[in-house]
Amino acid sequence: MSLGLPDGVRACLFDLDGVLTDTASVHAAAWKKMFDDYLRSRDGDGFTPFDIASDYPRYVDGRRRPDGTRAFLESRGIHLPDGEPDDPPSAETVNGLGNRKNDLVQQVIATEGVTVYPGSVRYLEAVHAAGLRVAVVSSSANTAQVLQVTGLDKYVEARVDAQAATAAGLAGKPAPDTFLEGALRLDVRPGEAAVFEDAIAGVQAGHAGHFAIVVGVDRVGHADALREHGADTVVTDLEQLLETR
Ligand SMILES: O=P(O)(O)OC[C@H]1O[C@@H](O)[C@H](O)[C@@H](O)[C@@H]1O
Repeated sequence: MSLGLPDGVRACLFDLDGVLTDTASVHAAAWKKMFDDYLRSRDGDGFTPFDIASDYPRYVDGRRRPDGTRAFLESRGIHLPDGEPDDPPSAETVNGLGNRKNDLVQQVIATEGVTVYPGSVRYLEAVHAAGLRVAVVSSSANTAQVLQVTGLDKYVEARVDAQAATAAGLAGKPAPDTFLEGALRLDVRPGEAAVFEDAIAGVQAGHAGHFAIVVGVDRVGHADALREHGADTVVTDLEQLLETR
């Protein structure tokens, strides 16, 4: 079966949230609730809410949690100290606010579970059958848990998540470093690897890393923006790649 990828591709580097699992919307909703509660506490009921359509892709989607928290707050002229990664959710720091948001994400995962895109599973099966290697490259610190609760971990040979990136001192997306690390861990050159991403910061990272192809995955109607920021092709579901040739 054709995978819709250039000849010579030996490995696939998948983003997780929004590419393999329907969790980008969970993150977006949690960001909105956390930021809106925080902005209301600062500015009262006249606060300007976090806009999922514009603020989410521009400041937080695809980025590590503290990077996204900081970038959005700065867009509103709010400068908070970073604090420490284990700051309690009550702390008025970048990490404290990020941890408030993570509590909301964890609550949804625990109560509602995680939905996997069926087309992505079919694509993973085809990739596996074709003998290509697979890494997941995600900015989320919840990557291991999401892969495990969904059973997707059986397809994944290498995982570069927020913890791995921090431990290795790698710059987060939109820098290409985490995708390059994924290729390295699978023992392939960037020109032999395909990147799959739904976030603007993610396609920028793929483009900057000079991979064989950057596949943009458009779940929210932003195909043009994905192309403008580095996607070589855009699909609305990975299964479409199986039908391209
Ligand atoms: O808060 P987490 O689970 O570490 O995730 C950080 C980010 O991970 C990315 O994968 C998502 O696109 C973002 O929406 C999310 O905020």
